[in-house]
Amino acid sequence: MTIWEVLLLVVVTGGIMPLSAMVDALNLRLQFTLRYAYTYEVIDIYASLTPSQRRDSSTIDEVQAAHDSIPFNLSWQATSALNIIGAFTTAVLLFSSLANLDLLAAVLVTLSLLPQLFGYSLVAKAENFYWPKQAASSRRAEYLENQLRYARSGTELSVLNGAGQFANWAKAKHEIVRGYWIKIMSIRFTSAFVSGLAALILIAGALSSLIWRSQVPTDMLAAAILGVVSAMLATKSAGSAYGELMASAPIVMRYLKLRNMLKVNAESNSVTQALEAPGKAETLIQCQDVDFAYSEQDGTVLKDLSLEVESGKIVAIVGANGAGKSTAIKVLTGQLKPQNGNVYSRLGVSEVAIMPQDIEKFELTIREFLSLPYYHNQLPSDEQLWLVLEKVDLAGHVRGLPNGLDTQLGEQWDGTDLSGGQWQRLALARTLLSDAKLLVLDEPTSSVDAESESKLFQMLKSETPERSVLLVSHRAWTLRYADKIYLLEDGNLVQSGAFETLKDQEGPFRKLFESQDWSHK
Ligand SMILES: Nc1ncnc2c1ncn2[C@@H]1O[C@H](COP(=O)(O)OP(=O)(O)OP(=O)(O)O)[C@@H](O)[C@H]1O
Repeated sequence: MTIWEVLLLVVVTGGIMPLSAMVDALNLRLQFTLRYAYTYEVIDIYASLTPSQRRDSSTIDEVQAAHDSIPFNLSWQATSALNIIGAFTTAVLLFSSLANLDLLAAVLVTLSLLPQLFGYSLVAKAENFYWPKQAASSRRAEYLENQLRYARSGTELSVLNGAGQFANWAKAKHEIVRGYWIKIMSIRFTSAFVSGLAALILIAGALSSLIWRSQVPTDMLAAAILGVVSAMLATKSAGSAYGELMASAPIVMRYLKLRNMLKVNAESNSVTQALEAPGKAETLIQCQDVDFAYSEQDGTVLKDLSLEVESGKIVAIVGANGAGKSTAIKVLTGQLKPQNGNVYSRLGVSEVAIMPQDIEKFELTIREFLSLPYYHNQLPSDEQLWLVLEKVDLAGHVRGLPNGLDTQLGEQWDGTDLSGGQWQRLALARTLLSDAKLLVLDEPTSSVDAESESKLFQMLKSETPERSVLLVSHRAWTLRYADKIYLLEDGNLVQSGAFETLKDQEGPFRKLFESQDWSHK
């Protein structure tokens, strides 16, 4: 041997270990790259869901299944494919060198690959069967855990003495998910045992053939056994890589299908349909003969309902708890599709600004909270922000905060908190900030004190006639500002008209508000 040959041998033998460690590191890097790419895509999927898709638990379960499979299946795809290529190359090389010594042994060693491939196919099938099943429990566990994790809900749970119970429920849901994993692992174990046994018999056959049939000399036999052992290792990694690929391929297909399905649904399921209203030119939105039920078993919530919002007017929907006011607003603004009847709108999505009944207290800075709908557009200026804060009578308070508009909300972020009424006013300011023609306000002042409420209603009145307002209110005296009032009772429209008329009429309107002070402020 020359010095160069020895050197080459040293590099090849000594280099294999660091080389394989380097390949592992690159594999891991590839997995992480894919993992984050998929994670960002799932975040975008969550962001693009329409309100009706969010209400459909099977759609949300599918997204959760995709989310859960990212660290396991989705990001393994590329490395599994690479492993298969590597393992097959090794297997082919070993087959050709073993075939020189004993063809039968080479064939048997190669055949020993098959039981593993078959076993992993079964495992893949099982994984694909159980993955979507665990998604509903995993989503529930995540919800329960998040309630414990977030400061606001976590504090409420501690005060209620309910945190321990939430922890138990979360663990119970995780146990269900773990149960699915155990099933998958048992199938993996059984498959590995059976296919391993079959492979062992074939390898034993290959060794016997080498020893007794081909009578390979002892020095060659040692090399041949080494070859067989290497072949086994190669076929093993080919089998598992193939299994991973088999397991992840249908999940990836499912994931792609979900992505396309959501895209199609989002297009066909547009929240507001800009249809031409058939009625008067001044009608902005209108529903005619609408029946609505949340589901077949829930029963009809809105019955043969017809109402309209005219341009430049304040329209109020009133009624007892559960009468269907919020539902009517959601149907009118295209958030819910009625089973019967028609909804018409002259307004595009950006021309309607909605403030829901239960506003979410997003813990952002005040500027971020107010600017939330405008990030894809031009962000509002400081001047615009202060103007809406003035309108809702919150400017004074915000000026007193340490960082003004950039004050962080939420104590868990070392920020500050607001009172219930202040949060509501901040959300109202966000709605006013838009240049929408129609403001839809579901009980916008339910947490606001009487004096502030009075100012807010005067402010809303001054927004008309440039803008129109559709609102739900429970306070009798605020209805003085309404140009038209619709009274719902158990989903039926039972009375409508101007405040003064309804107030002086014997009927459900008077009855609903008889205990309240009509003339406040
Ligand atoms: N997502 C839902 N699924 C099934 N039923 C619902 C759903 N949301 C509301 N409901 C039911 O529909 C009916 C009308 O509810 P809605 O929220 O429209 O009433 P509301 O008049 O706004 O009441 P409140 O004054 O208490 O806000 C109620 O009986 C309620 O239980």
